[in-house]
Amino acid sequence: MSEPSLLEQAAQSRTAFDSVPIIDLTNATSPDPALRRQLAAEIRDACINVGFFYVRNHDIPDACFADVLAAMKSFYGLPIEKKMELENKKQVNFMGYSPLLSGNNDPSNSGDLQEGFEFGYEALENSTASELGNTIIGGGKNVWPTDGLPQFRESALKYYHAALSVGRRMFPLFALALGLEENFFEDKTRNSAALMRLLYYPPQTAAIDENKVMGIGAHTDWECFTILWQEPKHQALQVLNSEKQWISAPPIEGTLVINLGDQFARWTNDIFKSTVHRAINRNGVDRYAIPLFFGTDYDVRLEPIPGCVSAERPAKYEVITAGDYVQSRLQATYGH
Ligand SMILES: O=C(O)CCC(=O)C(=O)O
Ligand SMILES: [Fe+2]
Repeated sequence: MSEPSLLEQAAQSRTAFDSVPIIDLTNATSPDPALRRQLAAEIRDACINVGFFYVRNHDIPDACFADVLAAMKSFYGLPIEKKMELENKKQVNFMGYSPLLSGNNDPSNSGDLQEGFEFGYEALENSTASELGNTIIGGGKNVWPTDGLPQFRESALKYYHAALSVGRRMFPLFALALGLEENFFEDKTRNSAALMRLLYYPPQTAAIDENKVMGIGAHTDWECFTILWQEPKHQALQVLNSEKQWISAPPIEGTLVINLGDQFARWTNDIFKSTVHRAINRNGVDRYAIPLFFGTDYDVRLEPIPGCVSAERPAKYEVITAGDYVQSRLQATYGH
């Protein structure tokens, strides 16, 4: 029997999931195309039904996570005046530090209870920050803390490059999952439109109205997909299923979370799900998390992929470029 088409599979999707699937990436670069296709079929299932999955055997060593976590703890422990020297609003490209409550992902909330530090592609070996691979607003460079935190830039960039390599392994698998040539995204992702945010969530106490302030309010991500590292042990991330139930996505040892964003929803006419999620840190202790957002190059038009549109499923989105889309979301969320 031949495989069901994307549209057939989408028509039978099971979006009332009660957990997030775990996928083993061992065969991502297998020389055997049948094994790569098998893995892509698992990914396709997760993308159609959930929009979120964990990956294990991603090949990032534990020490890499430990180093970036230590760097985050020392940065967020600095006095607020020190951190504000790197405030993102002072940079042309909005890289750098964002203080508590400066962003608001859910317009019905009053702000996100998180601090962030954002940066984009930069070669590790450069002693001074190079031009970023792909920024929407004004180009420019990363900013880094200097005095007192000599390891920060190196630890952050080492993890960035490790996660970037996981992301580059994912694009051919997503292409296969969509029934496309494995290299479909190659000429659309030349400029590493990948932004990383180092996130710190203070413990949230009962006094804060749960419906008005979240660590990060309910939202979808804007790019193709996100690779998320969560600090072990602290449950905070929740994913919304089609029954409007919040499903916990706790950190699972040895895994990263991958979730799809709006660019993939647009490419696929919502066959791949850009699923709503939020995080709230009620653990009584600090929590750290690191998303890396992977988009296409900003001049790429988000046109529905063949096989995702039919008479019963007409195109839902107007075609715009990835850059225009991300820009409009940035403006709405952070006022940039
Ligand atoms: O902190 C988390 O677990 C989620 C972060 C997130 O969803 C985001 O930054 O887009
Ligand atoms: Fe997110």
